[in-house]
Amino acid sequence: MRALESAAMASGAVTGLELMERAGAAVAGHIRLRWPKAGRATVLCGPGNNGGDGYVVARHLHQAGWRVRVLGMDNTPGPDAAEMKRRWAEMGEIAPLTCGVFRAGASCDVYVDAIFGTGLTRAPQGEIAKMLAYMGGSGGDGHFFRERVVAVDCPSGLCLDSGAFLGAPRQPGEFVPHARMTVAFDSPKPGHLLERGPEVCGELVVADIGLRQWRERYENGRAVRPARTVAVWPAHDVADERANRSRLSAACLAKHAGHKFTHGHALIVAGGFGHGGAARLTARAALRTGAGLVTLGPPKSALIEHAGPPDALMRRGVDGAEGLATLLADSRITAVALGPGCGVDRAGAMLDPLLASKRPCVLDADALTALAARGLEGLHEGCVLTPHEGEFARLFPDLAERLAGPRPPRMMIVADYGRRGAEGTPVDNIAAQWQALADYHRALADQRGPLYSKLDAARDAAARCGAVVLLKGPDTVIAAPDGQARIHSAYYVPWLATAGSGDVLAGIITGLLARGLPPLDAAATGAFLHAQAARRFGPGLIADDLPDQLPGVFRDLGL
Ligand SMILES: NC(=O)C1=CN([C@@H]2O[C@H](COP(=O)(O)OP(=O)(O)OC[C@H]3O[C@@H](n4cnc5c(N)ncnc54)[C@H](O)[C@@H]3O)[C@@H](O)[C@H]2O)[C@@H](O)CC1
Ligand SMILES: [K+]
Repeated sequence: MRALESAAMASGAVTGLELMERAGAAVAGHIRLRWPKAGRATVLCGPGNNGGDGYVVARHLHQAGWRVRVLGMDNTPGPDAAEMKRRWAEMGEIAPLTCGVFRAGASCDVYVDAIFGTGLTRAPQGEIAKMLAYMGGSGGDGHFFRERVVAVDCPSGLCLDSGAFLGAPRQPGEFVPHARMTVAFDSPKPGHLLERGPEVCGELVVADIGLRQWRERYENGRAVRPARTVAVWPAHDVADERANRSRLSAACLAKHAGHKFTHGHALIVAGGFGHGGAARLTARAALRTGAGLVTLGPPKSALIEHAGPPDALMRRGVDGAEGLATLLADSRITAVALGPGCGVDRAGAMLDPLLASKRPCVLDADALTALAARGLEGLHEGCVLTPHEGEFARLFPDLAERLAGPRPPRMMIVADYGRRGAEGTPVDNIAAQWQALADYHRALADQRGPLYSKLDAARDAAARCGAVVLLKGPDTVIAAPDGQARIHSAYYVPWLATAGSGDVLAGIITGLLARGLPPLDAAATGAFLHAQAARRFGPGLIADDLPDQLPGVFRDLGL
């Protein structure tokens, strides 16, 4: 974002002050759309340009007939924010930005949070921390504020690189501000979509502040860009989503004329008796994704278990590593899924021949558990690993640890009996436990931004193992070894979190790999199709429903 703004300003086409005016005007405009009758607003302005936007919002609302109260920092902000502050000061007062002053004011229809935006570098402290906690409900008014807070760029304290709050545990629980609406500028940032972002931002509005042409140049690689870029996909902006869709259908999904082998042959390695369901879900999804042929490969002894529908599915017994090596000698098999319903031992035995064949493949479930025990050697750029959080922690324990941040100590204290020591609880132990708790709180308070994010973790994992890593969750991150990454937010499809849903995702990606999509595109497109299928079905979804939604999803995409 900074690179875009700098490029736009350097071109002479726009000044920083104009961008700030557009940003503040956009926020005021969205407030007036949702609260058409002029009311009462409190605007909280922080020390930087986010605060500068706040002064613009205050001015616009005032001009529209609102009664506006502004609380601001007693600092000298950068030149643009200073100018906006000066313009507001000609219209109204600026009260000190403290919790006491905030609480003493009359209740308002809207509270504009313009304290911190993308420039947050450390955990909020003192009065500002108190005020943010109060807006987050520490005074018992959480619901009141959730209905009325409009956040400029983000609820303050949210790290826009990670979606976590600086100074708070990574899991929900602390009092942090939740907005009814967040107005972001130009593009959603990773923190709007990762971790707690979707939960605390409320309705996310992405306002156009006239940077589009610089963004497009940046995306197309013609302008200066950092080595590692991220695409947020699907974009929130409708026009972008349309562009994404046409890119999807044109580049990826449209089937061209040809015979069945033109569209690839996917092999789904299945497990022994009693484990059939998962692999069949994977196989069905690969078929529905348009792979020309799909073969299910259980051990010969378990073939009978897979005799049911779909009849389009082929079955072939695959016994042990040798069986797989023999089968993969057929170059018409263009992609393999290993893991769903396979069993850890069988998956472990299959890893060597599969990786040696250099075939594009999806490694999921039991294959990931086996991989964690075996080590990452032999993975290559054609592999897509699809771990959930737990599997990721087994594969990359140090990255998962870093991502989790400071962890609260396990506390065993029941009472310290006036420090005499309960039976079996030496006083030393109690003191050590309190010390551990104090250290934990200090570690949180000392956090510096940007925090290590899910995006960082997925990229580091991909670079380390040399394969594409798709880290699952409501905020799925997909990263390639070269640092390219994509975020797919399915926060609004909670019913996707159901047993077997991951097996279907593995099948969709395998189907796309079989059809020849590059691994990063296959994984990202797979995550998109998977969520669209769930969205199309709606609540009550079970994993079995997902593959059969795919034809409708393709039709919706205009294929
Ligand atoms: N750069 C631009 O051209 C534009 C920026 N815009 C706004 O500017 C924002 C970014 O502005 P800034 O980079 O000034 O950053 P912010 O306004 O987010 O805040 C940064 C300021 O707060 C201080 N700070 C950071 N953490 C703190 C903490 N824990 N306690 C106390 N002070 C802390 C920093 O030292 C800095 O002075 C965006 O979020 C957006 O709202 C918009 O006006 C659009 C145009
Ligand atoms: K803010």
